[in-house]
Amino acid sequence: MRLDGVWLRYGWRAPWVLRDVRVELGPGRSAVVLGRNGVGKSTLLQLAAGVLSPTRGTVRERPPTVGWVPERFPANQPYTVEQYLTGMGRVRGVAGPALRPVVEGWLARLGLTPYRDVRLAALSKGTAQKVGLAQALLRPPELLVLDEPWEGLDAATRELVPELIREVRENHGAVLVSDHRGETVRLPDAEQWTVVDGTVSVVRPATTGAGTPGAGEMSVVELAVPATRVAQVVADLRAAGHQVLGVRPPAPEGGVPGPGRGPADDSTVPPGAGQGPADDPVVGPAAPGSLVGSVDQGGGPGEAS
Ligand SMILES: Nc1ncnc2c1ncn2[C@@H]1O[C@H](COP(=O)(O)OP(=O)(O)OP(=O)(O)O)[C@@H](O)[C@H]1O
Repeated sequence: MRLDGVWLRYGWRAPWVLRDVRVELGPGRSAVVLGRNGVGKSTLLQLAAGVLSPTRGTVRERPPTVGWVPERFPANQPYTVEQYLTGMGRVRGVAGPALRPVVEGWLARLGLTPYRDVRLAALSKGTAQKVGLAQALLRPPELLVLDEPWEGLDAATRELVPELIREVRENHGAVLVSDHRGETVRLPDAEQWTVVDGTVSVVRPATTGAGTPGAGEMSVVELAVPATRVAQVVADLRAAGHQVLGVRPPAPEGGVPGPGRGPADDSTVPPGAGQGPADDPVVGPAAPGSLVGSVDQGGGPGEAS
């Protein structure tokens, strides 16, 4: 799938959201779309999925089977979960006797079996998101596009998302995913597509990411930031290509991290230190927090994150 000189704006006199975007994603590959709120991540994903058409330029080689999971599942439909998935399975060409086991399989895997007879409109946001995931996977997608797939999901299903992505890739599908929660730290081998001012820059995993083969030595840097700015600082660091490993709650006395976490005036700690939160990053606590990020060892003082 390739976006070839794609421009998009939402109206004749509206500002351009995306300008001359040129990106491609081949079979078996994955990319994470990063950037500030409102910069155009969802727009890019919708173009890739075929939900939106470019104002100028072309989307080429989009495969026939696309799984699209929007940020908010449109639950205002008069079907039960089972009726909806069965209908979507038919739409996607899962025919005859194969359809029932496929639907049953996804109901079970995503913990939806108890909700099979519940109408979509009565589901919680998280359960509706799971139905959104299931419908996209009824037929193995050649391109899976996930807009903030972790939003509203329970912990068990959040853990499942990287596994589902890996399965699609192993099946030679491509995966495009946006994320502002920091969950994509679980996808270390994905490309990073960063949207800034309407353009998209691509960083391949061979040149970024802690622990990525060939990435060069990484350092871990700790920062203390005001609670109200945590989410924005995390987004800014990611947009700049840094990897945020986690966010910790404040030290008991408040303010900067306490002893054992590195003195505040010497924020560089050995590689690997402070990586505990990487397994379960929590972004945006309600109180002051400290960030743990990583930078390439070669970065100058101004690049520390
Ligand atoms: N249907 C629409 N009609 C008009 N403007 C839109 C529409 N959808 C998005 N926009 C505008 O396009 C810009 C990009 O929006 P988009 O949703 O793609 O950003 P985003 O990076 O996904 O944001 P977020 O992180 O908040 O989800 C924003 O200024 C938004 O207001």
